[in-house]
Order: sequence, then C-alpha cells, then structure tokens
Amino acid sequence: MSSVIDWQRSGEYSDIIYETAEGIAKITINRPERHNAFRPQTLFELQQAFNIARDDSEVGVIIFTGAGDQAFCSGGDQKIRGDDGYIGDDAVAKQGIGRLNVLDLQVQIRRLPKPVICMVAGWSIGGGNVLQVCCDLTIAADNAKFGQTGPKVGSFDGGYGSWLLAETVGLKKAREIWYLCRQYSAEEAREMGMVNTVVPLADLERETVQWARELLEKSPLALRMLKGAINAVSDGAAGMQQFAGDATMLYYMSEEAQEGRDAFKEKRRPEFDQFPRRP
Ligand SMILES: CC(C)(COP(=O)(O)OP(=O)(O)OC[C@H]1O[C@@H](n2cnc3c(N)ncnc32)[C@H](O)[C@@H]1OP(=O)(O)O)[C@@H](O)C(=O)NCCC(=O)NCCSC(=O)CCC(=O)c1ccccc1C(=O)O
Repeated sequence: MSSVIDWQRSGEYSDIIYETAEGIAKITINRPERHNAFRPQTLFELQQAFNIARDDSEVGVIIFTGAGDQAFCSGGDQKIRGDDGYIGDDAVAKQGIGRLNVLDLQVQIRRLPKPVICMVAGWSIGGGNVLQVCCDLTIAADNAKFGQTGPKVGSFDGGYGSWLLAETVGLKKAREIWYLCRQYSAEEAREMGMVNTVVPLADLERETVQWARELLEKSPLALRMLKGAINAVSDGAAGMQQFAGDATMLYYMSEEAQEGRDAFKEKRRPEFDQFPRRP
C-alpha cells in the first residue's frame, strides 16, 4: 500500500500508531504478529488516541485500521485471556482480575461526534469485527474477510456485536454469522451491507483518504447531528441524551440563550421578547 498522504506520527504508544494529516487522524492497531488482536493496553491506548482526535479541532475524520495487510483486527488476544477477562500489565491485572474493556471503546466510537471510517485489509474477526460494525463507514480491501468466532472460542458479544450487527445486516444474517462462525469475503460483506465499498488492496488507503477528504468538505455540525440522529434510535436513552446534548450545544450558540446568560450576569430581567416564537 503506497502512502497517498503525508502522515505525521505523534505520541508514544506500544500497541498503536497515531498519525494525522490534512484534517484526518489515522489510528492503527499495531500488533500484526497477532493479527492485531487487542489486549487491555491496546484498548487504553486506543481510547486515548480517539480522545485526542475528538478534542483536536483540526481533525474532522478518523480512519481506524490495523497494521499490515493481513488483518484489521482479530478481536481479543486469546493468549492473555484469563478466567474472567483479558489480563493486562496494570494494577488490576496484578490482583488477578481480567478486563473486558473493548466495550468502552465501542461506546466511545459511537459517541464520538466525528465520522469514523474503518479501513479493513485482511481479517476483521471476533471483537475486531464488532469494532468494525461500530464505525460509521467501512472501506474494505478485496482480501478482507469478516466473521464472528465467539461460539467457537467461548465468547459472545450480546451488545453492539449482536444487535447493531442485526440492524446492519438483518436478523437472519446476524444469527447466521454468530451461530455458524463462518467467514465472509469482502464482496459478501458488501452485499449484506456490512461494508460500504470494496477496492483492490493496493488502492485501499487512497480510496479511504478520498472518502475522508469528501467528508471534510461537508458541514461538521451537519455530520455530527446526522451521526447522533442515526445512532439515537439504536442507542436508546443514551443516544437521545447525546442528541439532546447536541441540541443544547446549538442552543447555547444562539443569541437567545446568550441573552439568558448575559441577563443573569448583568443582574437584569432577560429580554426574550426580541426573539421570534417560531411556528
Ligand atoms: C483470524 C484467523 C482466522 C486467521 O487465521 P490464519 O490466517 O491462519 O492466521 P493464524 O496463524 O491463525 O494467526 C497468525 C498469528 O496470530 C495469532 N492470532 C490470531 N488471532 C489471535 C487472537 N485473537 N489472539 C491471539 N493471537 C491471535 C495466531 O495465534 C498466530 O500466531 P502464532 O504465534 O502462530 O500462534 C485466526 O487467527 C483466528 O481464528 N484467530 C482468532 C480469532 C478469535 O477467535 N478472536 C477472538 C474472538 S472473542 C473476542 O474477540 C473477544 C470479544 C470481546 O472482546 C468482548 C465481547 C463481549 C464483551 C466484552 C468483550 C471484551 O471486552 O473483551
């Protein structure tokens, strides 16, 4: 894959790479020797990187991918799986307690008010595929393969992994994917609505960056509201809370709301009569 953009690397990470260029952040899981399986440390670093991208007002779009062309992500690292979760190197792990901290990352991607594009070469499997499903858009290389393995390896994701997948591909197909643990080609994933487009591996980054550039030409607030609106239905009260928070943000930006704030600070009655009572 030739680079089509001058990525600038920043931050000190062991399990991921964080890069930016032209208003795009690229976050890469960097454990290719395990097909980019995640461990607790990977997820801590991913959460940090997604927060940096969220807070950076220069960044309008995030590309989420895996190092190399063999895998986006193969899910939880089964080699460090304990009896109650994944055992990291942190203080919690030293007490023998495992973590299931990919759930926090899933929520973070859903609630991040900027589009997240998943760029998949090779495997998108298990908890890795759930992350892919949580992203706003997915661009797949023609060597990509998708699937869930839970019932084979003694795991399942009954949250986004089940019902967001069902919302994406339909109930029958979601059951097939989970119950049978088959693997699906990029083209099959596109046909079932799990990915947006499939391109030759050599064109994967070029195409993904092109989609990101198109998104950057659009209104950031409109994209934010659309992401919130599309997610609100399936995220229930939490989705509505986010959408309502965005409405409050827009209201704060109005002269009407600012009149209320100013009147309080100036110890006078607010003059709301100057604002129209809209039909
Ligand atoms: C993806 C494969 C089908 C690819 O097969 P192949 O091309 O033949 O490559 P391999 O030789 O198998 O793999 C190369 C190398 O990578 C290692 N590896 C691959 N995947 C993993 C993994 N997930 N963990 C650890 N290591 C991995 C593999 O062992 C090889 O290294 P060696 O040194 O040669 O041993 C195939 O690799 C495969 O099936 N992989 C496993 C896929 C899988 O089952 N993933 C886990 C699913 S369960 C999950 O993801 C947890 C879900 C979860 O996170 C969760 C769910 C619900 C609530 C909470 C949580 C949570 O927070 O954890």
